[in-house]
Amino acid sequence: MMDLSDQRSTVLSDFVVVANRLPVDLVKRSDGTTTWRRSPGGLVTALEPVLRRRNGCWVGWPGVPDRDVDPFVHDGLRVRPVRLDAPEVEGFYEGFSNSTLWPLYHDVVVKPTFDRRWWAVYRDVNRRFAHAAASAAAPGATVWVHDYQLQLVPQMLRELRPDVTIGFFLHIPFPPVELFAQLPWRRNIMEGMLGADLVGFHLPGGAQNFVVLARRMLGLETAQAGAGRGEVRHEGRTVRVGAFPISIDTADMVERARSESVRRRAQEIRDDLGNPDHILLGVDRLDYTKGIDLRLDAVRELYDEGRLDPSRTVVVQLATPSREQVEQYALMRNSIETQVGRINGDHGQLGHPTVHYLYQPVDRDELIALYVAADVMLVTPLRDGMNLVAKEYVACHPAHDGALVLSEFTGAASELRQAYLVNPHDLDLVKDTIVAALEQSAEERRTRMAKLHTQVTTNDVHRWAQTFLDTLAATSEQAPPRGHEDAPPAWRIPSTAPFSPNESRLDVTAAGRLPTAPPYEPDRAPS
Ligand SMILES: Nc1nc2c(ncn2[C@@H]2O[C@H](COP(=O)(O)OP(=O)(O)O)[C@@H](O)[C@H]2O)c(=O)[nH]1
Ligand SMILES: O=P(O)(O)OC[C@H]1O[C@H](O[C@H]2O[C@H](CO)[C@@H](O)[C@H](O)[C@H]2O)[C@H](O)[C@@H](O)[C@@H]1O
Repeated sequence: MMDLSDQRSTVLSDFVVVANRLPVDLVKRSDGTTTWRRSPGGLVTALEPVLRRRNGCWVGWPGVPDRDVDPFVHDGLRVRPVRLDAPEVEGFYEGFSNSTLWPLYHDVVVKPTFDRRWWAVYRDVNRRFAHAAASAAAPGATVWVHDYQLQLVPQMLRELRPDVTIGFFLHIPFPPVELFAQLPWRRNIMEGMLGADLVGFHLPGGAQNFVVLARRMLGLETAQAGAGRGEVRHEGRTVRVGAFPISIDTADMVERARSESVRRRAQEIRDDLGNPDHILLGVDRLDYTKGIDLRLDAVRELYDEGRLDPSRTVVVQLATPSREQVEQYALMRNSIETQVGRINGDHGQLGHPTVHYLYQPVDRDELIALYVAADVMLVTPLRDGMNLVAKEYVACHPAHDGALVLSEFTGAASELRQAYLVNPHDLDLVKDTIVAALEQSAEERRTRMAKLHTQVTTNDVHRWAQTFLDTLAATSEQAPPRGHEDAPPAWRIPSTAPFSPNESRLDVTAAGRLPTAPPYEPDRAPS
């Protein structure tokens, strides 16, 4: 157990969030001075309003190597930076996190690299985060650890601070057994996560994969309670497991989307684009999981075939720079920019490109104005833990106009069932669905959008955090999982040995075509 007596000079917090990313990145201006800029990605979007409400402290990396930054308050948020040296950024962030775990957990859409040196750095950096969290937490505090970069932190933190309650939430998909089993350090990762009192996933499928692995691979006693809830007995403790689909600060989004300034800007955007009949919009970090290339293929063919008229329908693709030092990201950027160039070469006119492409972040209100201006939102990832962009677009259309084309392989698809759902690998289906989203009656689109809007309004990020933290609080009282207080002991499943990766293959059904077949749910928990 860590001695807290030397921590008296620093403020200790009852609620600590630990994530690789701080809400802000340290960036260098052209004159050599530095400033703080909002960090990319949905984790920050989601956690920022949560922490703001709870007056906690955020432990994370400031986004640049080799910088010692003292704890500070940024825009009302208490922040504790963790230093990473350049070789650590390479081995921990670009390497193990984003070239091993990220592709492995996203269905191996590119081949993961298994490098023993990266693993050693990952472990060391996780230990540093655990120490930073241990130093920030008040006696008996709640510490909420986030995401795949920090899967060893719960166990390490428990060793340092057995007095704190530890939650862990994974923001990306948790893979099925046969994929996870490829990882040479699979036991260490599982044991790391099992250091938490509650392990959360977006979807029941991820929660169930985790429980199955704990039983089959580690031989632990587990219990499954349906709807993605379960328990694992580990080192004399009960670790709860559950599905908690993340969301957005919907009320804030709706308010901004309704503001006079954003609506004016949305109209200006339309004017700047030449007042087309239709604006199709994509907003993504430039990541190979996001399916930007697939959607560009679809729109190119639609223009080529004359099913879309380039003088009446334009595409805006906002691609936020991401993980630029990782080779696959650089390759993807090149290929996307080649695709954009080709479409514009074939179908654009002087002063009127068909695809308006930005490789730069824009400020929040500009992004919201783009959402408001867009007639159809294209969200076509090959795999995505949740995808907050889809929910943000829906929130920005409180009058129920607009249409959302959404990949079945996003977490969001399991909630946004009235979107125009597509299998992004099925190019003809994507094309037909884009056309359907443009051509279906306004009434049909409005009905869909109204239901989607109710979904994101009811299930916002505050509800997500409250549900997770309430469940976490209940675990420290050693209560049985919520809703299963009376469950008979029969749902406890004893461990089975030996481990075989093939035993729990997901039952994969063919994707259905819109609009007749019910949409496939890749993340439905295996039975
Ligand atoms: N302000 C701003 N936010 C952006 C930009 N591009 C993406 N985002 C935000 O980044 C988040 C992306 O989250 P998500 O769709 O879950 O995907 P992720 O990037 O994999 O986390 C959303 O909240 C977007 O609004 C941008 O250019 N500017
Ligand atoms: O920190 P980066 O390497 O720049 O990447 C940005 C974030 O990307 C991932 O976001 C995920 O979290 C979202 C919110 O739960 C979810 O909607 C999305 O599907 C995920 O991809 C990553 O998980 C974060 O750790 C990164 O900060």
